[in-house]
Amino acid sequence: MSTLAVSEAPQAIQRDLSVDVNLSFDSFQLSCDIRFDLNGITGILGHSGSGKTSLLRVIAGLNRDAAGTVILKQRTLQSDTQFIKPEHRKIGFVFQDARLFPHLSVAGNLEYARKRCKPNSLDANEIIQMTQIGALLKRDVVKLSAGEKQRVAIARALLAEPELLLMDEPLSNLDNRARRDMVHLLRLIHQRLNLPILYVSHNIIEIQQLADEVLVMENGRIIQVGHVHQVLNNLNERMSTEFSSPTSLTLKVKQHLVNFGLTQLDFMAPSHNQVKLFAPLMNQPLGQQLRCYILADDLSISLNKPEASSIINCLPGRISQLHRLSRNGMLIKVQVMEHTFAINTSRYAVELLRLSHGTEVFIQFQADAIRCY
Ligand SMILES: Nc1ncnc2c1ncn2[C@@H]1O[C@H](COP(=O)(O)OP(=O)(O)OP(=O)(O)O)[C@@H](O)[C@H]1O
Repeated sequence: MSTLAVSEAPQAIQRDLSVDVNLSFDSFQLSCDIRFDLNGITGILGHSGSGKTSLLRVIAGLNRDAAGTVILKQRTLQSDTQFIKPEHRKIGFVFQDARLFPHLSVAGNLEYARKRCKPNSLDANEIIQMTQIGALLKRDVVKLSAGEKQRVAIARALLAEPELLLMDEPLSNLDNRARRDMVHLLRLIHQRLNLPILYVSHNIIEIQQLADEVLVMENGRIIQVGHVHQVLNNLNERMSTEFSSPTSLTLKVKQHLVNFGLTQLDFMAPSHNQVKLFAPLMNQPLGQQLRCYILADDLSISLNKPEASSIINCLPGRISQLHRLSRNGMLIKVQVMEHTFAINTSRYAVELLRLSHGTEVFIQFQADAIRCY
């Protein structure tokens, strides 16, 4: 007999963040209704003008005109009858430009955040050390580099001890190296502080490297939500064109072939141990899981198994989708077990090899096509 009495019917599941809002501008309507758990870093991807910033601003309480409900960890921040001001929402916001107080030093900017959060439970020195701004404390913020300003902005946001951190294109003013460093920093922040982050970016690789879950926005609506691999590997045609979608994978370090300068990686599922993938030698411990990506231009397709090829990685699969990207360019999706690989090729090659939905193929790529930060 079931132990669940009728009166014990399951309650509506409470999620960490519920957003059911509408916001209208002259020629734009934001309309989002979403509930999800804030377990990690949630990426928000979408074309320019799709409403990403507007969504963050509504969650932060920066758009008083927005109608609807926002609930964070069972605290109602906004409803038909109440509106909690941004400064009382326990939500941090890091913008594309650092927006530091120009008349205050770095230490003064941090102190400002500290004063607004009493009592403090975070150790300020730990935040300063983690964001590597100890040497900057006395500096004038207007004379800092873009990367330094962003690290101070992040430290300032953390010192206010938010329950949720919103980041809107925080790395877009940085060069590639500073961007990579910041991706490592954001991972560290997330691991050490267990702080949920909503992260907006145009840069699909940043999202791929950081986010666990991804929301995709189009025309003011959320059109896709899911695990990063699932969402990025299944972006719709329009998104694939704009973001030249990479294949997104989690791979595990199997062994280092030091003499050959290679590291062997495995797909995560144990049943796939027979598939060997090789990447350039990396300084990672055995068993480490890596968030990897492969650019669609770095893969090629063959109908027969290339027996004598210098291209080291070869996987059998089946074509699941073909999209015309441009006059002469095609994007092909190949299913390899449960993984979807995206390959850019030419319309000429598709016709020459008579590729179509269901064709069995081999995909090939060099070791250095497997990338991670
Ligand atoms: N205060 C405003 N008044 C009028 N229209 C606005 C306002 N703020 C945003 N919009 C419009 O709302 C739409 C969505 O803007 P939003 O900044 O949210 O998009 P986005 O996806 O963040 O874009 P981007 O990636 O370019 O930053 C745009 O068409 C924008 O012009």
